[in-house]
Amino acid sequence: MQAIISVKGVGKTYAGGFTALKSVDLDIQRGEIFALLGPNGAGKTTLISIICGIVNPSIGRITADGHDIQRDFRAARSKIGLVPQELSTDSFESVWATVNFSRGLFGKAPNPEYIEKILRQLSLWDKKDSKIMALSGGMKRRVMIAKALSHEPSILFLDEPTAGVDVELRRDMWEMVRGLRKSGVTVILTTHYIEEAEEMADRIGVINHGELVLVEDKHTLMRKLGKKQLAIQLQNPVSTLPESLHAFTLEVADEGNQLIYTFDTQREHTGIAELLRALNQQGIEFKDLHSSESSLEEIFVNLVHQNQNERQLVG
Ligand SMILES: Nc1ncnc2c1ncn2[C@@H]1O[C@H](COP(=O)(O)OP(=O)(O)OP(=O)(O)O)[C@@H](O)[C@H]1O
Repeated sequence: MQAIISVKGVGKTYAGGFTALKSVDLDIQRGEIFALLGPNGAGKTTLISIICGIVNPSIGRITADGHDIQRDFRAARSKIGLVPQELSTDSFESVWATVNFSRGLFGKAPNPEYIEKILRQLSLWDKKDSKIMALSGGMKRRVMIAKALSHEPSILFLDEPTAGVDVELRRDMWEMVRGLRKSGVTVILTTHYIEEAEEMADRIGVINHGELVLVEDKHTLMRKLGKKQLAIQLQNPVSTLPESLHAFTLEVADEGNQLIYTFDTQREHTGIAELLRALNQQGIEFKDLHSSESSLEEIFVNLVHQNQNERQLVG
């Protein structure tokens, strides 16, 4: 299947000489939700801004829905809706006027039925005549999304869509983004909330120091890089581990009342049976077992640290 967005060898060095992106290659598939994760200053907004034609790349080539974003800017841009990080909607205009105006900017003929549909989808219909400055922050954010969708784009970029939004609204947003995907829109979002990526994304890209360090299907990523842990609650505390247990990746926790066994989720053989047998042989009794899987957050932090360490070794 042809990618809806194709990024090839894209780099950006800003006027002051700072390189924010180094040769990024990325394909976004039609109809997916793609989450771009990375620490502050990693280059997420730079990459999005380049794809949306707001920032010029220093090198590389991008197509959006088949159009080169530099040579064929208008056609490419008309396929894209962008919800920027900062809200810039403190206007005296009504919701209805603002969203229709945005559509007009793309040279599209008025289509009140379509605008009504998106306002309803975003639970903004009963606010259509309200002045934007009188709306709550969450509603303003929805207006930004309505504006971005006003010209019927096939690709929607959401830069930090739920920053500073309360939990309930965040869940509403997620629901709404899923609805958009169902209607055929491809969604690319950046986020600092790993939970958001874990909840929403089909695929995840991790960007760090201007490099795309990983792109992976979310479930594959969690399976590949995730670790499982087994917490063993002991009957009686231990101070040190006997020699025969040194072969296991065990940690003593909770002042000797707990052993934590970490194992690889990819390995078919977990080693749990051997460990329990070895504990038995040593006369170490346990009263409870509890297993847990590492979250995307742990995987992400590990990845970013690993990348940092590698950089230090090279540098
Ligand atoms: N116009 C500019 N001129 C010079 N440097 C810039 C410019 N815009 C961004 N940068 C730098 O490029 C780097 C990447 O910034 P960018 O905004 O893309 O990061 P980000 O991953 O979106 O960060 P955040 O999560 O904080 O939004 C940062 O170090 C930033 O200071």
